[in-house]
Amino acid sequence: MTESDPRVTVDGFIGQIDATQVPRYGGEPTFARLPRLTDVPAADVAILGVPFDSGVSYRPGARFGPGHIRESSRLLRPYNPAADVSPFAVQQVADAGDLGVNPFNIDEAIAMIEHGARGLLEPAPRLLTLGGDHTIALPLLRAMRATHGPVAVVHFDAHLDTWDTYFGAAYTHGTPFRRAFEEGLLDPEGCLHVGIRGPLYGADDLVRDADVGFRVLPATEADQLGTAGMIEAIAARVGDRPVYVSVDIDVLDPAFAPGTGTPEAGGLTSRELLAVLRSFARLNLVGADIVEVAPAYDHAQITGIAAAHVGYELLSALALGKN
Ligand SMILES: N=C(N)NCCCC(=O)O
Ligand SMILES: [Zn+2]
Ligand SMILES: [Zn+2]
Repeated sequence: MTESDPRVTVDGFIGQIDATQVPRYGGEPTFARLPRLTDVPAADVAILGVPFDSGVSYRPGARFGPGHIRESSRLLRPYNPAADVSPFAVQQVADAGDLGVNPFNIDEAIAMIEHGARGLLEPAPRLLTLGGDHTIALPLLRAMRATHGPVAVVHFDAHLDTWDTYFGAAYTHGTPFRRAFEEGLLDPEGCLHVGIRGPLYGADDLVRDADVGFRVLPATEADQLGTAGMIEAIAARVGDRPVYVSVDIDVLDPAFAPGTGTPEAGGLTSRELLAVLRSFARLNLVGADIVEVAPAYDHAQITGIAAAHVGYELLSALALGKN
């Protein structure tokens, strides 16, 4: 399999290697077998891997997330019937590969991620980042702030991730959104968490979380609200603000995403999450990440496939939003 393999190319947008002509289980594992960023003249959206997991509080392994999500994305096809869009045929999407960041020095890693993301936003104005643990959302939000000003964050997670410190450490996967608030990266009128559940350290956690501007749509309300209710609540909160979407894969129930570092029972189904993301075509999306995929605890690519489809829906929403 070579660079000259036939690709699905529409209106000059260079898409996936054509799976009807080249077996999809071989060849380079870029996301969805899309071209590399270096192989296209320009891109609208870059997919960036950040293999970093030095900020975790429990099971390690999300540093292998980018490779696992890419490997699990080989089966994605060009047309998304649920959204009625071909996400690679109306915008140029390309894989920018992985950032090599310091696993031994979190401060340095964060600086490298911000630098890498900012550098990419010039050739590719929209970024879909594959983590990595949730620490990486902070430098990604710094990069967003530099381009768009403070952004509304729609944060899908079992966890608040607005805690202050762990073991005295300020930069961890449980603290990115508190740091982001303190740094003025967020539009606090437009932020919300979706899928929060499980035990907290104390009732105060929720008070302190509200203080940094987040509304909470807990997993325990998902059944009552239904998918349509969740979609409406999110749209009402973010309005027409620039929106950054951060998807911690542990927002899904461990039945749908076992391969993650801090699993909590009682989460969303993949079908619910994908439906909610599909509705984001009508939001002003400026970037997104998918974090906390830890393949060592995955089975049969269950979590990797869920993450790949999350990426596909986000790319579809970006494609539709472009018009
Ligand atoms: N961001 C994720 N996945 N988890 C945060 C968990 C924080 C804790 O150990 O309490
Ligand atoms: Zn989480
Ligand atoms: Zn998280």
